[in-house]
Amino acid sequence: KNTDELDAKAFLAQYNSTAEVVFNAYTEASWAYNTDITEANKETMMSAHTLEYGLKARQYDTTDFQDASTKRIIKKLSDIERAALPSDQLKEYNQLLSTMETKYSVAEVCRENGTCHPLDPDLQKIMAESRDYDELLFAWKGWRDSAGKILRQDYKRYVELANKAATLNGHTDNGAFWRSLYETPTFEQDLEALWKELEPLYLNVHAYVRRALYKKYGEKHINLKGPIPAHLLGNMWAQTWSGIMDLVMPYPHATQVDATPAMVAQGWNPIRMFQESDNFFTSLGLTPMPQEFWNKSMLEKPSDGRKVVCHASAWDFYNRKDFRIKQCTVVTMDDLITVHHEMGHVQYFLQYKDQPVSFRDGANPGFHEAIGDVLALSVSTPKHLHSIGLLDKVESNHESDINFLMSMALDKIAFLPFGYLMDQWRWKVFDGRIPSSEYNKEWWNLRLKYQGLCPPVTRTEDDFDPGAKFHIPANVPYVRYFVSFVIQFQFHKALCQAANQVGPLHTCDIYKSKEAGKLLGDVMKLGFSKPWPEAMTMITGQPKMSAQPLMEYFKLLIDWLEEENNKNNDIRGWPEYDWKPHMSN
Ligand SMILES: O=C(CCC(O)(O)[C@H](Cc1ccccc1)NC(=O)c1ccccc1)N[C@@H](Cc1c[nH]c2ccccc12)C(=O)O
Ligand SMILES: [Zn+2]
Repeated sequence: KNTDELDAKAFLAQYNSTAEVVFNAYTEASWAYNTDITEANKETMMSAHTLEYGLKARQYDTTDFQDASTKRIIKKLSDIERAALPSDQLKEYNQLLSTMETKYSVAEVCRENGTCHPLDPDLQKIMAESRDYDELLFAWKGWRDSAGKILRQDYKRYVELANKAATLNGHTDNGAFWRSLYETPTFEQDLEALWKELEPLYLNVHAYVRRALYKKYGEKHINLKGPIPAHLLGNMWAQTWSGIMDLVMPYPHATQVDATPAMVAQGWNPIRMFQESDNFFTSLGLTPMPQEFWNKSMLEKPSDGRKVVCHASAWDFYNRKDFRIKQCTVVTMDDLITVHHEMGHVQYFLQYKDQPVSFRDGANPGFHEAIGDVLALSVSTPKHLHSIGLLDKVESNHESDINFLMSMALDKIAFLPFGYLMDQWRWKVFDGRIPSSEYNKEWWNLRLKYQGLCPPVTRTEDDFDPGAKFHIPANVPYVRYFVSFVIQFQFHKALCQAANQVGPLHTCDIYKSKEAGKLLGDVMKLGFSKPWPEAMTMITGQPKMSAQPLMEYFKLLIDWLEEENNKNNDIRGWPEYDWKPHMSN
């Protein structure tokens, strides 16, 4: 083993300069593929570079090295991920990934009259806006037949190859590799503890929403002591529920919280939405989007018939000046939030662009997901929406507070069990606790256990419902969003204090606070150069994930829901767990 630290530093300097060139070429090829899905699959020359430098990195014994960064980069390079596979299996693996992503991205649902609907924007619009039980079922079942079912065999083989790559890098399975990115030995216990703290909040929201759906769809479709049919929550995966706010709103006569009508009435378009977000970031003293971003991004679904991967994503081209977003943006409040989410990723790219390539990443994957959402917490306040002309009047009384907090809870609290169960399922698939013969049964067991949902029609192992959610065929881990939905409230609380905002946390708007911007910017500049508890301490003064700020944010609503559900004699949970909804057809 080579213990010469100077030699290691020279090696890393060579890696860094070659990496920028190779990563840029790879990312250009990926972008070309994602913005024009042709049969050709992506270049894989990246793996040759990873293999060459990864094997060299493994030759160093960094035990006595003085420079922490050198040690950290050598350690990260030594995990060569898929490049560890024999070349024929690497080719098969990359082919599987692009096949699964293509199948998902081009899938559509056709009616008897021949009209076919893609997920974006058609099916998403139906799931959010339709109040017709059978129309919702058409979209829900149709999507799983068209996008999920067909992926099962590809997925089974992908699991085998992903696990082989993980074991070749010293992990027990691919789930263990994914968890290792958090560098936290107690990671799974920490997540379970957070979930146990937050579960009572979810049970109260679930009970209240079930009552509202009972009023709308009646006892034929809703059992007040049972799980909720999964197609009635206003979203294709029932992961966020703000789509049914109109059915749930506690005080219909108090202020509205949805900015969509105003956005449409005022002729907002996607560019305007991104400019608004850019304006918020620069108001904090953070970096404006470079001209290249505006020139090269894809901010709308192309109208020239090109097939694209519509699921939103942010792109770093590793040349310190080319950063893009690809999003099939529609003019809704929901997408204005997603715009901020994606812009958060690009702001992170901009802040860490002068780090070595190996450190151009989030402190942990949850950090990268949280940045944009933190700003969106300020943007979503009625006060801020009013200040940008998207809400005509703002009242600050108990009823409007409860309405606002309910709209936030339908996204942020409703999401928690979904954010948690997605990788519970995948970790068990990777470690063999879920064999392919039970993929769908175990998926619905977890959907029942954590979300209190049931399928509206019978499911079998001919189906592959997990495949109908982008991140599964796209090989994108998901627990990062659960982490993000917890830590974004910690960050929000810390930034509100830095901005000298007084009053309750849910009314805080950090707009124009240079102090808040500096605090967030300094953490983003670190990238992956320091273990994430150090970054967490920089922002919040302590190193741990904590549910306390989220619970502080929702305090008013939690108390109100507790009282309201008791008044209605509603039980929390779904003891009649094997109830099945009435099936007309
Ligand atoms: O998937 C996303 C947004 C897409 C993304 O920005 O997270 C994107 C996912 C992706 C990763 C890898 C390849 C392709 C897509 N992540 C990034 O673009 C990204 C870029 C750089 C670093 C890290 C992530 N959100 C999740 C979780 C979510 C639901 N509703 C939300 C509202 C606000 C924020 C997140 C969500 C979802 O839609 O289920
Ligand atoms: Zn993201």
